[in-house]
Amino acid sequence: MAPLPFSSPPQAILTQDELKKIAAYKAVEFVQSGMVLGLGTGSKAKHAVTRIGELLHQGKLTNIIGIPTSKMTHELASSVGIPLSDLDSHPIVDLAIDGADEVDPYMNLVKGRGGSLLREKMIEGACKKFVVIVDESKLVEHIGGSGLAMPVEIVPFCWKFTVERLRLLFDEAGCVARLRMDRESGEPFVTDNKNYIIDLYFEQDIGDLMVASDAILRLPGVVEHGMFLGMATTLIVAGGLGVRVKNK
Ligand SMILES: O=C[C@H](O)[C@H](O)[C@H](O)COP(=O)(O)O
Repeated sequence: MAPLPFSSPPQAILTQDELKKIAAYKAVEFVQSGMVLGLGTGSKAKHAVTRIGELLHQGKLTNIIGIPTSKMTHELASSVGIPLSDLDSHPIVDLAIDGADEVDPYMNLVKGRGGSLLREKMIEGACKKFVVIVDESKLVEHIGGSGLAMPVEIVPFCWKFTVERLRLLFDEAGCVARLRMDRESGEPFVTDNKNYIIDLYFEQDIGDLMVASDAILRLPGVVEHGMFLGMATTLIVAGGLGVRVKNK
């Protein structure tokens, strides 16, 4: 009998977390010594922050300054030895690395499902290069069309009034607006900035994103929303077939 042809070794099946780690490590390849870095928040950013800490420890990166986008990232970055600062002292950020909850084909993002969006938007808006890490499940055709939450950060003062104003704004898109609750305490979820989060859910497309963004930001009581439009410069997508990098 003729010998069987060699087959390539079976590909190891990677867990979601391993995929996230691979993508995060890829993002960290953009980091150079001497940079001021925006440090994102969430499961993917966590791997990137930890990796930067490792490279500093090994002397492969030096003279890095990190600007954390949340209290959680501040704690993690301190624990892995990244020297930290803020936008007041370092208003220009060389590079930021962060995850996202949705990404459309134009690299517009939804962020904030983990509760961090205001500090992320301030810091990532101040950076020269913004590298976003996602897995394939986060890729969407239309922002806001996934049926999942579009977070909006609002002041707690008369929050019910603001919720209704937000809902009415997108009435034609079948919007449902809900105050986010903290699962553990059963109380409203409070952001690092002591605000509340309203999650918007749409039945239909919300149309022009810039128009939607301006309309949300014009409402008194709104602090910021989770649409990050035109901000990402590089997208790293982790999937079953490996890691893809897309530049703007
Ligand atoms: O509020 C959370 C942040 O915007 C996160 O960056 C975003 O939710 C993505 O998080 P993850 O990397 O855990 O999917």
